[in-house]
Amino acid sequence: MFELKNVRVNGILQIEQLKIPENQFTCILGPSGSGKSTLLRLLNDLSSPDEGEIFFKNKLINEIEPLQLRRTVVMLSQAPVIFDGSIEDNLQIGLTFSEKKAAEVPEMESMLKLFMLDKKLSEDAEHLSGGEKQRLSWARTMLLDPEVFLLDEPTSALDEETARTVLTRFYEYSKQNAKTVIMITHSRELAELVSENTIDMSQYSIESGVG
Ligand SMILES: Nc1ncnc2c1ncn2[C@@H]1O[C@H](COP(=O)(O)OP(=O)(O)OP(=O)(O)O)[C@@H](O)[C@H]1O
Repeated sequence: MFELKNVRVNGILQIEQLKIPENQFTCILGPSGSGKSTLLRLLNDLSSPDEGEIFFKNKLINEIEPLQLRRTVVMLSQAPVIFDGSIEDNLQIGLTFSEKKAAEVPEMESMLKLFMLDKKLSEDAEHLSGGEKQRLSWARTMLLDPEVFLLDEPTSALDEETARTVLTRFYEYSKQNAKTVIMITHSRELAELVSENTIDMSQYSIESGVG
């Protein structure tokens, strides 16, 4: 689904060739600072390489209309993004931005259940804990129903048990709906739980200052 050829991000990444398959759950592992988030940002054109080519479905990524690309390839950033308003407002806002039909109440409620959020839709999102905000942001991306999920450490603020449960449920959803998922994680254990394809960043990382 994605192919990178001779990609270089100065001082950070050097990737001769990398293919990321469609409809699979790919995990990106590697030490802090090895360029995991940088790679993820290349995949929805949030940043561009200094050299090389990136293809999405055999098309050069920088020739795809950015809005179109980012509706198909959705990024969940490391820090949760929470807007002023209720939990419901926070779930609907992604759909509003994407000019999609609003979600029905039962759909939103089942999303809260899937993400183990024992909250009412009317509650103020600002009062949620860090881990709850992380799950709410994740639920918002799920309502967008993209083809590809780019997840940057989506379980970093969750305890081990919650992380395992939520990730297993998300994995099942991704299989049932033929989604492509590319997830950064520091946890080998979580990667083993869901990964069908693993990218080890240490082979692509340039030592700081060398590039
Ligand atoms: N816009 C930027 N300009 C310059 N350097 C950057 C930029 N973004 C990231 N870097 C540097 O590139 C390196 C890789 O950063 P990146 O965030 O991709 O690593 P990471 O593997 O995701 O790290 P972590 O696991 O700590 O989140 C780091 O040394 C970082 O300081």
